[in-house]
Amino acid sequence: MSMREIKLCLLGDSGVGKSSLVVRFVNDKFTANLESTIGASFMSKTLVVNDTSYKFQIWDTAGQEKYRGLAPMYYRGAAAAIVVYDVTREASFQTLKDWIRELKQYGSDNIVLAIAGNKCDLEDLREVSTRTALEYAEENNAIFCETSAKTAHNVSQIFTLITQRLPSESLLPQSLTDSGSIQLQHRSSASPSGKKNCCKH
Ligand SMILES: Nc1nc2c(ncn2[C@@H]2O[C@H](COP(=O)(O)OP(=O)(O)OP(=O)(O)O)[C@@H](O)[C@H]2O)c(=O)[nH]1
Repeated sequence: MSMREIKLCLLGDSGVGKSSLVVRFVNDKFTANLESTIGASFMSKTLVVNDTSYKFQIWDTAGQEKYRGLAPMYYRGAAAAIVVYDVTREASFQTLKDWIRELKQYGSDNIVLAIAGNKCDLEDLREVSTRTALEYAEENNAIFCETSAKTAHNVSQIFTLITQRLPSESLLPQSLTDSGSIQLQHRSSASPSGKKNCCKH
């Protein structure tokens, strides 16, 4: 079995459930009332997909505005980013758009972008429609899943979809792929069929 190490970071507004998604993925647990993250936190988890072992090095960033300037340290050199919004909070979807714009401008050239519309268990409180978010994800060539850290809906699926989109360069040792500097090139906006990049909602 081959082994790949994947640096991944999570970004998004405070309270959207980034830490809860990581804890669900890594420990398969949910805690109502997690403390807000300070700075960032790190966890690692290995996922086996099609006879390849993917070791995710997960950087969970703090969503509060005061930590915003730290984010480049975590997304720089990342092979993938999951940008999270809360389906019950429209403002968090606007913040997500800011993060996607920033990642496209300053993230690695071939970074895999994934969008998670979290808290989809709270259907009665929904403010962001699936259709709006799916269209936005397709325009931006991003994977899209509605997730629930509470029920585990689509949580491991989003990581599996990411493994399927990784370019072959991510298989090289980090020292060869991470230039250590912020890259400014624009990414191709060519968008393959969005369907296979989406979780079932
Ligand atoms: N109902 C529901 N609540 C959730 C879900 N995910 C997270 N929460 C709750 O939302 C709150 C915020 O979750 P966190 O995981 O701390 O959010 P965060 O994005 O890491 O926040 P920061 O660390 O401040 O950036 C907590 O009270 C969680 O229990 C979910 O899928 N469903």
